[in-house]
Amino acid sequence: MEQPSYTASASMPNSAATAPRVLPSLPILLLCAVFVYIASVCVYRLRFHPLSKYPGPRLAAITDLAFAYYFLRGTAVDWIDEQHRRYGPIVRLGPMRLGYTSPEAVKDIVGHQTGNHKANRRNLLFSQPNSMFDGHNSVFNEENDILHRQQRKLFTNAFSDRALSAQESMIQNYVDKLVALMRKSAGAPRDAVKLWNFATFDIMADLAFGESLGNLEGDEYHPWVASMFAGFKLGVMISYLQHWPGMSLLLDLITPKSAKEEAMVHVANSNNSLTKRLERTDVERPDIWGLVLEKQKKGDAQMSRGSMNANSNIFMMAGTETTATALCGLTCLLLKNPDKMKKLVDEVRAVPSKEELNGLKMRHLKYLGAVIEEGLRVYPAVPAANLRDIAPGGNVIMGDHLPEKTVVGISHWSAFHSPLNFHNPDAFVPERWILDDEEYKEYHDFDKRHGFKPFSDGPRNCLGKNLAYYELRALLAHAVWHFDFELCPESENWLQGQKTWQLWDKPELMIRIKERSYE
Ligand code: HEM
Repeated sequence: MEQPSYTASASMPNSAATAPRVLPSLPILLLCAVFVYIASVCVYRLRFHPLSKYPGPRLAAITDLAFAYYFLRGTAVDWIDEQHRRYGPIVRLGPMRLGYTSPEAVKDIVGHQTGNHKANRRNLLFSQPNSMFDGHNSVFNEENDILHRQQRKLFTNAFSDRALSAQESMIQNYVDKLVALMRKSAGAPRDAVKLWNFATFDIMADLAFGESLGNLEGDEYHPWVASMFAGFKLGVMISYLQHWPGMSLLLDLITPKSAKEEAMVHVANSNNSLTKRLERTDVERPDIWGLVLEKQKKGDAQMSRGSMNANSNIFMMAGTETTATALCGLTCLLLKNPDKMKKLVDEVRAVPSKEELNGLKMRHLKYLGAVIEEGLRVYPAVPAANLRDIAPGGNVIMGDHLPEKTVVGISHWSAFHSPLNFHNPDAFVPERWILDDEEYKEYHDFDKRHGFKPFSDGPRNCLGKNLAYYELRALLAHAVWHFDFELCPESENWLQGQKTWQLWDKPELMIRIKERSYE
């Protein structure tokens, strides 16, 4: 039998002989090109990238989507902690991002410029866009080092210990209002998150604008505060997502109108309160804006009204919720550790009268100070990292030269809970901060206290650190001087499983307040 011929020329018509069908179509070619591109980016990031020598999850080395996924779910702090436990004190958390927990990294990452070590820039991944303030920056999101320094200089007096002493009676007024509200609430379960927030928001509004928000007196959130809480989580997510290519437009389309309005309520409220404050000439107390205006008059750098608005806005966020969060953590930790609570109560109640429990006295209460440090360690009010972009030209971090624009940071939660940094890191042991307590020598010898910076460090550290410590001491000491507290059963596990969107997303913390017993 004759065999069929398979040669094109012998058996196929001419058109088939050219066989155009075997050539891939354009979409397939494009797909292949995309695949080759992605594959080479992956290989480059995993093998040849300057950060490829650092350990970490492979997916994170390839794409920032890994972090984005956990961030949007509110579990980024846990995810980062897991990576540090698995890979050690330096972990690659993104193609251009490294996370650290070593105390030695603090100065290199957030410290001042020294010799040939440059100061790194604040990373603005989670900052509000300055378009909300017509392009003006606050001290928080001012990237330019010189302009940032000028703004900080204008605020130094306002946040100094001297200015705080002059505010003591104003702050005491709110401490008394808190005590009155606690007394009124005695017996019934109360949400401590609200109580502490009422106090810190009232104090900050008075410090910044010379007016109370009336949270403590009204026993409810002022609508301004309520709108801040309503918009915070979404605001942080939007701030982060807007850095992704093409996302700004999409976010603008999908963000509910009500959320945009909430954000603008906060902006409008702080602008209006500032206008009212600036129009007043009768303010005798040296409040924040009074001291800034005074400095401006002396010829120190000037601050635009737009930047004043942006700063007022940031004070009402950074200077309120953080301190209240620290107080919530302290409340829960003390109630779960009755032996530590007893030591605190004994120390504070040894002060014979509430009048004597003043700023100076509280500074010298050793156990109170130790409790606050330990609370900030076990439940840091800012649990995430304060990110920095490596300075132009690159910079050396822990002996290694990193390329510019590498994003670096120290996750407070991971650094403060690392067994490499603290002995028995998850336990609440205020005595670790009392160095003459011989019983805890093991802690004193082991703990790497120099790396503990809950307010960060360097030129962009927390501007309100003194104020925060003052408020923490005054509110906590007066509360325990007056009352006994009990944790309600539903809040037994309050510290567990909390989500974070840069700050903690705190559930209610239910406590019972009782007049103190005078045994
Ligand atoms: C327990 C309470 C507080 C904690 C734990 C805390 C912590 C922090 C941290 C970690 C930073 C970031 C620093 C960095 O990026 O390196 C910061 C910045 C800042 N905080 Fe606080 N803070 C607290 C209370 C306050 C208060 C009461 C104010 C008062 C207004 C305040 C105002 C600010 C400002 C303005 C910045 C930006 C400073 C700058 O960029 O120059 N904070 N804070």
